Amino acid sequence: MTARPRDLPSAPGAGVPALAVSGVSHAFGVRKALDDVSLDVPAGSFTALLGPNGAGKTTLFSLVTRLYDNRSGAIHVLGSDVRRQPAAALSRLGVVFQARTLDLELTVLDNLLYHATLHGIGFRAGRHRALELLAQDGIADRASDKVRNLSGGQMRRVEIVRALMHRPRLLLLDEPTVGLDIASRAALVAQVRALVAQEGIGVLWATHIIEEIGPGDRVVVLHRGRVRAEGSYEELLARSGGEDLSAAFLQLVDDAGEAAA
Ligand SMILES: Nc1ncnc2c1ncn2[C@@H]1O[C@H](COP(=O)(O)OP(=O)(O)OP(=O)(O)O)[C@@H](O)[C@H]1O
Repeated sequence: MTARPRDLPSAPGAGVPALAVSGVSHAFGVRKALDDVSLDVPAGSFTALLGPNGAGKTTLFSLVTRLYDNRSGAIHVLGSDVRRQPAAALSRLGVVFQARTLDLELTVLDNLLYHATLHGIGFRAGRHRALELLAQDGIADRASDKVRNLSGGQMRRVEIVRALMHRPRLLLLDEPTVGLDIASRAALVAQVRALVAQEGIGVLWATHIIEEIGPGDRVVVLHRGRVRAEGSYEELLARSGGEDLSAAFLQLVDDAGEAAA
């Protein structure tokens, strides 16, 4: 059973979703990558964005992070419109991209401090925050090591720590476990679930690996640029009448079945 966030003091804007996407479409030339996509990531939820290759997951992340401009629909981060209030929206957002983006020649700590500086966090406060997060994650002993000398799983954990340096309330992770072995994958999922439970942060976890999703999670199924289903893990199972999420997922992305229907 997935842990739920413990009671947190209600903050201004409590009840506002960490992420709200409404009616968003995006095309690359004639190819439609996203078609009228709407979804929510409630604060304090682990929401899996489940979709096969080419579903549109990375395109959606690129729109939320403003790499691409959303010309249709609206995207709000903690109530701030990413188009009209980009500074407010992006300052509350942490991102772990699919491609690795740490500087391999810098130490773990220097990578974190560099990111802190970009967010206007002073050296002392940045160092304190970095060491605190590394300790929470059990990798404080690697702070002075060059990133080049870490394993793939440790690099990913450092990237998550980096994404948390400025205390975001929404964390986006784009297929973060790609290339990791089973144990590292499980450790990474556990690290992020702990954040949801302890800090009430909203998480959008893009993946095509069904085993990463568990009871208590929210699931959004994306396929060929469209949301095929959204709800709790349990609701998706009940809807499909299946015993496991794999069967439910295969039904939802079955184009042949859809065409026949
Ligand atoms: N820059 C681009 N130019 C043209 N087409 C693109 C571009 N980026 C993505 N696409 C297309 O948009 C669709 C969605 O791609 P996207 O990368 O968002 O999917 P994804 O769900 O992240 O896939 P994956 O799991 O393989 O990373 C695909 O058909 C892809 O080929």
